[in-house]
Amino acid sequence: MADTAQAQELVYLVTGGCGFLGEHVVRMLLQREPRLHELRVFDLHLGPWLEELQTGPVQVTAIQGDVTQAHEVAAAVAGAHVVIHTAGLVDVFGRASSETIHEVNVQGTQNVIDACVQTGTQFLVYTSSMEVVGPNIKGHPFYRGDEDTPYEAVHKHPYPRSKALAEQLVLEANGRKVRGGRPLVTCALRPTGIYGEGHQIMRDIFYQGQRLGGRLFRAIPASVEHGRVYVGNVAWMHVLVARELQQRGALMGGQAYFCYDSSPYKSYEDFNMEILGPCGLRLVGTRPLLPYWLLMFLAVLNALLQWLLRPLLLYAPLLNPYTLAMANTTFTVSTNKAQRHFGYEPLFSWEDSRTRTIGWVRAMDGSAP
Ligand SMILES: NC(=O)C1=CN([C@@H]2O[C@H](COP(=O)(O)OP(=O)(O)OC[C@H]3O[C@@H](n4cnc5c(N)ncnc54)[C@H](O)[C@@H]3O)[C@@H](O)[C@H]2O)C=CC1
Ligand SMILES: C[C@@H](CO)CCC[C@@H](C)[C@H]1CC[C@H]2[C@@H]3[C@H](O)CC4=CC(=O)CC[C@]4(C)[C@H]3CC[C@]12C
Repeated sequence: MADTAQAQELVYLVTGGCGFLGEHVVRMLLQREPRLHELRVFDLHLGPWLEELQTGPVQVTAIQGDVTQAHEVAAAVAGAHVVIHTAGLVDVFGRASSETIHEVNVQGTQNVIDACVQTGTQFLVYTSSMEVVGPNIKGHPFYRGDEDTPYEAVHKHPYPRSKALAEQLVLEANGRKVRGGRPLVTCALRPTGIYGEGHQIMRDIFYQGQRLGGRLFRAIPASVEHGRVYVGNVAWMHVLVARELQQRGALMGGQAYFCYDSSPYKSYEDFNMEILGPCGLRLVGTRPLLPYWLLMFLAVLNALLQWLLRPLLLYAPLLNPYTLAMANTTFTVSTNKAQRHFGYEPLFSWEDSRTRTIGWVRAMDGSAP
């Protein structure tokens, strides 16, 4: 818990604070932000685990609310010094309509910005995504790139399009005068694929492997590198950015930073096996078992089935044309911008990150739905 010797005066708001990343940000703030007086956790669905946080020195205020409702956002933001906006609709599987994704990710973010301006909150950290850059639908590799690497970003899918628009809104809002006359200071963090305790897709793939008798079948060439970053390090980066933005606004305001750590560069499937291998799963094949054209055919079939079945049920498998293209395109980051601008070093080594995630997966063993 926070070091109570320092003055506890700050009020933070975390939107989406009960999500996969949001929960880690909330817990990290309580451990590593000694100046915290009140932590507001805003989410559409509040988690029962919030109850156990009420006993510490920091006042934890749970707020059930919707970022698409401007008045609910303004009420939550009023009086906060810092807003960390992680709430979002993460959907690349066709579960939600493109209108809903836009409403939550873009209009929701605009509501957060407006609330900061109206109520006088000066610091805003936005959880963006690597997807605001790529991979693009043309399959161009982004190999160990940084924030300045030129890349043709083409956003056809509603999720990356919404994240790119929202990031632009946040960065362009930097410098706007908030109530009281001070300038708004904003920045955006762009995680690559996050993994760690609570990661829903890792959970789904683990259960899928168990159902298949402890096997997964290789679908992606091992040579395609996919950027991954541990959730604890992404949370730590949010805490550090929020703190340093208050001191180094001139340098950091209006900037975007990739989230990175020492997780190895591997294909999506080979990376998952670093975790799932020690949990009893095996990846069959050194090359994809099916040719790409056949996988794409299956992916298109899935998309068609989704459309046909929509009036009856929600069919949203992992494989669709977009996820196949994502998994098949190299996208890895190599940068030290966060280290240069605000002294970021990963809090968790790759070994720690892996061990923690393996421990979480092993604890799920035997509880498959
Ligand atoms: N999971 C990943 O690999 C990556 C995620 N991100 C971003 O990180 C953020 C968090 O993502 P995750 O934790 O993975 O997703 P998540 O789905 O676990 O968490 C999102 C949270 O936002 C809340 N939320 C959704 N709609 C809301 C609304 N209308 N009003 C209030 N709260 C709402 C959800 O209830 C949930 O608790 C998102 O902005 C996402 O775009 C970025 C890069 C990678
Ligand atoms: C074809 C399958 C055979 O095993 C593998 C399908 C894997 C996909 C479900 C994932 C591959 C890449 C992932 C995305 C990527 O990590 C970047 C992301 C960033 C975000 O902001 C949100 C999550 C995601 C879109 C992530 C989603 C899952 C994949 C598409």
